Order: sequence, then C-alpha cells, then structure tokens
Amino acid sequence: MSTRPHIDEEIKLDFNDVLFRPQRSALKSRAEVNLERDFIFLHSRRQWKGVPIISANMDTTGTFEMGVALANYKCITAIHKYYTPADWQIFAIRKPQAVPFVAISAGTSNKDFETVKQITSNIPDLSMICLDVANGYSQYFVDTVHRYREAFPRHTIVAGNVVTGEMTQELIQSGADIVKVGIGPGSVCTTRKQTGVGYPQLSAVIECAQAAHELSAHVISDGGCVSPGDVAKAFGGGGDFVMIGGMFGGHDESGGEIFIRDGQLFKKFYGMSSTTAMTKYSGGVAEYRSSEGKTVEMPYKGPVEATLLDILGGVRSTCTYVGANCVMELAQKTSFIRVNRQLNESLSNLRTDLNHGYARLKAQQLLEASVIGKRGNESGDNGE
Ligand SMILES: NC(=O)C1=CN([C@@H]2O[C@H](COP(=O)(O)OP(=O)(O)OC[C@H]3O[C@@H](n4cnc5c(N)ncnc54)[C@H](OP(=O)(O)O)[C@@H]3O)[C@@H](O)[C@H]2O)C=CC1
Ligand SMILES: Nc1nc2c(ncn2[C@@H]2O[C@H](COP(=O)(O)O)[C@@H](O)[C@H]2O)c(=O)[nH]1
Ligand SMILES: [K+]
Repeated sequence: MSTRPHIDEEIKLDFNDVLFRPQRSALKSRAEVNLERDFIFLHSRRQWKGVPIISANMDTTGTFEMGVALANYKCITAIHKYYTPADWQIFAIRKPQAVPFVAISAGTSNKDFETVKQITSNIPDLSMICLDVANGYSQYFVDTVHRYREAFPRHTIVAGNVVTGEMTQELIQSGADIVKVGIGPGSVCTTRKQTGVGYPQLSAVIECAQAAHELSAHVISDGGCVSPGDVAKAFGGGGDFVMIGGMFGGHDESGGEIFIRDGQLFKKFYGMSSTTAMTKYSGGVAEYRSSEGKTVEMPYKGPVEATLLDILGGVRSTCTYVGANCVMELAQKTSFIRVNRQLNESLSNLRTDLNHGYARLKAQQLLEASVIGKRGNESGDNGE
C-alpha cells in the first residue's frame, strides 16, 4: 500500500481571490434589481419566495428577534436549537408574520428529533428544518438526514456542512432539499487551525452548487462573508442562499448583553463549537476533543436593519455591474477574474467612518447612561 498522499494541484479559490468582471447592462437603476427568488424544493415540493439571505443558527445570530427583523425584508433566520417548545409557541403567536421566514435547527441527537417533532406539530407553518453538524461527512449524519426525510416528507430539509460535490449529492439523495456548504471559513471558526481541514469557500460553493443543481436541488453558501461583495460573490458562484454569522453579530437583535469597556460598547460573539458555547450548553469541553471556535468582543453595531440594507444595496449594485436583472441571474452572468489585490488599503490605518447613516439610538443612550453613572460616582452621589 502506498503512503504517498494524493495532492489536488488544481487551484481552489476564496472570495478574496476574485472580482466580478463588469459587463454591459440594460438596467437604469439599482432599484430595478429584484433580489427575491422563487424556489420549489426537490423533495418537499414546497414553494418559498423571498430574499435568499439567512442569518446563521448560532445562538447569537439565530434569535427570534433576528427572525422578526429579517422577515421584514423577506430574509430567513435559522433559529438556534436552544429555544424550548414554549418559547417557539410564544414566538409563533406573537409574530406569525415571521414564521414563514424562519427555520428550526437540529443536530443528530434523539432529543433534538423529539423537540423538532413537537415544535413543528405545534406550528404547522414552520416548514424548514436545518440539520447542522460540524462534520457532514459522518455516516451517522447521513442516517439522520434519512430519518428526518421519512418523518417530515413535506418539510424542506437543509443539511450540512460539506464542501465537495459527491457528498452534496449523497446528502440530497438521502433526503436533503438544500445542502449547506462550508467547512472552516467562518469568522469565529478555528477548525482549520485545530484540524488542518477545510476548502476555500468560493470553490466549495461553485463545485457543490453544480453538483446540487444537476439533481435539481439547492445549496447555501455558509460562512466566510465579510462584506456585501463577498455575499454577491457567493451568489455569483452559484449559491442559492447565503448564510451569514459574523456580519449579523453585535446588533440589538443578536443574542447576549451589551457591555462597556473603556467607554466603548461591545457584544460577545462566539462560535458554536467555542469554549463559551460548550460551557453554556454542554457543561464544558470534553477531554477527548478541543474547541473549534473562538470568542470575540464585537463592537456594538445598533439595529441589524442597517447592516442588512447595506448588504442588499451592495448585491443590487453587483447585479447592475454585471447586467443581471435579478439575483437568480447573477450566477449566469458572472465571470470572475483572479486577482492579487482587491482593495486599496493605503489609508486603512487612519480613523475611518464607514457609517451607513442609520441612527444608533440604543448605543447613544447607553453611552450617555454610562457617562451619567460615572459622574454620579465621582461626586459621591449614588443617583436617584
Ligand atoms: N461549518 C463549520 O466549519 C463548523 C461549524 N461548527 C458549528 O458548531 C456547532 C457545534 O459543533 P461541534 O460541537 O463541534 O459538533 P456538532 O454539534 O456538529 O457534533 C455533532 C456530533 O458529531 C460527532 N462528531 C464526530 N466527529 C466530529 C467532528 N470532526 N467534528 C464535530 N463533531 C464530530 C460529535 O461527537 P463528539 O463530540 O463525541 O465527537 C457530535 O455527537 C455545529 O453544529 C456547527 O453549527 C463547528 C465546527 C465546524
Ligand atoms: N468551525 C466552526 N465554525 C463555526 C462555529 N460556529 C459557527 N460556525 C460556522 O460559521 C458560520 C458563520 O460564518 P461567518 O463567517 O458568517 O461568521 C456558521 O453558519 C457556521 O457554519 C464554530 O464554533 N466553529
Ligand atoms: K465554519
């Protein structure tokens, strides 16, 4: 037997290895671009119409508050798996308009399966189930996808994560309508560091999308977007949906508390495989494994609407540069060019204003409150 490893010499690309080539366009304004898509999913035969951007099922970004905010723009939120059936019930009663735009998440456990059964039977309009594990290559995961497909024939099933065409097709043949693509690209992911495993995200999407589309199924590009341009590139590469974590972190709707350090406001953002998440949900990091995610203090960003509008505006503009009338046409019109340099960073060490013009009321109130609090302490006055 040979011990020589196989080496794939073909160059694989990430978002920052390419730019879109501009092309003739008949569009007069960015306002003419339609970002909605209208899907019929392979197995569930369900129709879904909306803007194919998804907030990740992390406990910071997959909150009900996020679900309500994104549903206003017909975007999806993959709700994290730590809400109870009672929480779901309250959400569905109070915010019925958001239900068609949220998915319920689960891993491979029996407990998750029973919870999903209960919640979906309580809430018939909840049609999308997101089966999410770190390693979508495990046989146990494939069996789980089969199990869900049998139990939920009319639900739209998302399954992942994988990064190669053959495993994309295997998950689809096991019952997935939509395959989630991405191993290691995430902003708080340390899988590549801890394991050396991964796949440059743009190539992963291109290859998995092709494999899925051959079978009339769909893919989500999950992770690695740090700008609206990256979201556009994920669509350009064939991603039917784009899932976002870090860009949606740090907002009012993102889970966790705001805290103040040195007069600046922050929110915690962490991977679902980080020590923070494992301590919270599984009583710590088991001895035989390591954490594959990190925890960061993210500057507080205000309402998520501002970030979302910034992304949607960016993608609309991409469409006009390449002559696509709608986001679905983006992949057909995309021609990428490989680049060595993307951005002019010559002034990036200077104080920079990237504000997109939205009021950050909560931030201002908090800062004022903290200043008043400090003054109160200095004068020995305890307030009130
Ligand atoms: N897209 C990505 O690159 C990644 C995403 N994540 C996110 O974080 C969440 C939590 O991740 P995590 O706690 O690591 O695992 P998961 O919640 O994905 O674990 C699922 C099950 O798979 C088993 N398993 C076997 N091999 C692996 C492996 N290589 N990596 C992970 N699990 C394995 C685990 O058992 P045991 O623990 O006993 O091994 C566990 O029972 C995921 O559900 C996902 O949302 C995490 C890592 C990578
Ligand atoms: N390897 C890890 N990946 C993680 C972890 N928590 C979440 N994720 C993945 O990241 C994306 C979001 O990516 P972003 O670049 O938009 O921030 C998310 O959907 C998961 O697939 C983790 O702990 N480890
Ligand atoms: K990741």
